[in-house]
Amino acid sequence: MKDEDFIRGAVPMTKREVRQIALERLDLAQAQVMVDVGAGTGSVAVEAACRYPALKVAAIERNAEALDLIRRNCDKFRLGRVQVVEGVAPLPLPLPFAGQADAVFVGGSGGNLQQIILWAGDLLAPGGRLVINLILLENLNEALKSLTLRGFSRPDCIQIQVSSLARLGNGHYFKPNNPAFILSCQKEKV
Ligand SMILES: C[S@@+](CC[C@H](N)C(=O)[O-])C[C@H]1O[C@@H](n2cnc3c(N)ncnc32)[C@H](O)[C@@H]1O
Repeated sequence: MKDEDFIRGAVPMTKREVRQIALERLDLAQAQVMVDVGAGTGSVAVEAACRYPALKVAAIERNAEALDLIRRNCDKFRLGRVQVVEGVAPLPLPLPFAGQADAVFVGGSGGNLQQIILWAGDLLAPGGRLVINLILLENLNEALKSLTLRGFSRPDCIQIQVSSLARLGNGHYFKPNNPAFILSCQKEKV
């Protein structure tokens, strides 16, 4: 989906190319349950639910404007399967999200990254995927340490920086987006 497909406000959104890679890493083709933490505009939750009609999604968000955007984007795409959860993660989730999630995406953590990673380990079923989108080096470092602590196997990380053609005066240039880290790993199968 294009970024312009989503209703947007002042809330930062995971951009199209990063979203595509994150969704590929979440490996949702056979998934039934996904949790989007720090869902922002809801772009990741909404695109996942649009691609996979059987997928149940919980979209957790703490910010009032973002919650409104998520709800409006869900209405736009007629997605009753996305459950919008208001609050600060980590927080208790009902079944089937607790302990049975196939995939957890973290797009925002607000200083709770370590706690969110430990909690994601409880949400995920064995073999479930955890994908974390990060901007700060310090957060990448903290995430790697927490993944080891929680026993996630073989974390993989890429750094992506996308620039897109844009007008500048009478010409064109490549307007850069922020570089992002996409960290992904799997909970051990038992
Ligand atoms: C970069 S934005 C997420 C972008 C989102 N993936 C999208 O495509 O729109 C980060 C979001 O995480 C939310 N957030 C940060 N920490 C949070 C927490 N601990 N619990 C819930 N939401 C959180 C922020 O309010 C913000 O809307």
